[in-house]
Amino acid sequence: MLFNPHCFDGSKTEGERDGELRAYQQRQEEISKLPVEMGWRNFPLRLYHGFWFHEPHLNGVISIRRNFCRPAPSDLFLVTFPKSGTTWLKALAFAITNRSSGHHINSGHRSILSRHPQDCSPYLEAFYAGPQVPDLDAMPSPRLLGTHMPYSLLPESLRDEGSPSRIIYLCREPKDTLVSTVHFINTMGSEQSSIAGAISMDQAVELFCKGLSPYGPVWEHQLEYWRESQRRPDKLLFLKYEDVMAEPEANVRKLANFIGRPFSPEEESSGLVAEIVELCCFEKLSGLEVNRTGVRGKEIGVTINNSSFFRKGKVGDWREHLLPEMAEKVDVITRDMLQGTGLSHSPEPPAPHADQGDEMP
Ligand SMILES: Nc1ncnc2c1ncn2[C@@H]1O[C@H](COP(=O)(O)OS(=O)(=O)O)[C@@H](OP(=O)(O)O)[C@H]1O
Repeated sequence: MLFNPHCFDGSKTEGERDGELRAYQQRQEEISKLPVEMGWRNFPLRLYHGFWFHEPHLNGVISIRRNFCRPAPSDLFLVTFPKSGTTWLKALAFAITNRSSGHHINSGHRSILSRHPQDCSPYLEAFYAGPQVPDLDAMPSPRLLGTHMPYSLLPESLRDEGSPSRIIYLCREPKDTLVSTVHFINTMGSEQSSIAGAISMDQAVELFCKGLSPYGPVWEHQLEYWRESQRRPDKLLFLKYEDVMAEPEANVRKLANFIGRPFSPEEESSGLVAEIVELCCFEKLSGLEVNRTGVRGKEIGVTINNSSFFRKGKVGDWREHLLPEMAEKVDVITRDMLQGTGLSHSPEPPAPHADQGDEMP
């Protein structure tokens, strides 16, 4: 793993490693007995405590629940439903936490220019997907830990009232998430002969609406974090992709305050907030060599181009891909599921941000 090879530095005894291997095999067996559905492109999805998972991710989820026990006060969990802006959130959180106390963009920030945002914070499920349990104590503080796990499946030590760690959840409008997932999954390579060619938008809408997508159903996922953010706003910050896009500076300040690293008057007057927004914006990140080349995904048995994490980065792109009846189908469920919860997704994309110009459909 790029960001911290020491997490797997082999300091365990042979006995400990054997024990981890046995536990891994038991998890595999457990997973093989769970309800299964052929999901997107025939990647099998397993039902675990009300949510659907790809098998390697699920092994990671179960391992995290059993093996992650020591959240630290400085830990920041960066949580999303897949294809909701994880890459962006990782870049922003990294840039905010790695600034030194000077007023300008410094080398801490600049390292985002030479590493993929996905390497700024481990994707925990992939990190825990194999037999070897990583040693997260080897990571420098503050640890930025990325996950797509539903709130109810997070380790108890993290959900506990007394947990010292903080969680940031980035939520995205379901139709944009759906469209983003279709494109992403269709670019994935797999050596499994059973994996089918591209999934059509039609099939994807059917599956998504039944909750049958990785980590789905999306509505329950969002609601679990929404409710917890209402209950414990000091511990869980709930952001929306569309709001960050519309008001990036205000949301970067919100993030910095929540993280406990508010911008000083000097940093404010030097324009640092705008610099961080600029550094992490879609146009900047998607153009970097490190994000345009290379692949990842080996630990979960697939090939994913680093560039696949950057497609359009727009609000309302679903309009280009969903027929009105497909959009309506998702909207009806969204309205039903969110009714009376206080959480909503605006039916129309918010007014474009000045520098998005007329690109919004
Ligand atoms: N910097 C920045 N700003 C705004 N939007 C961005 C940014 N980086 C990535 N993206 C868009 O986020 C979508 C990918 O989602 P994730 O990063 O959550 O993917 S993953 O779940 O981690 O695989 C995917 O959305 P779509 O373009 O709609 O497919 C990316 O383009």
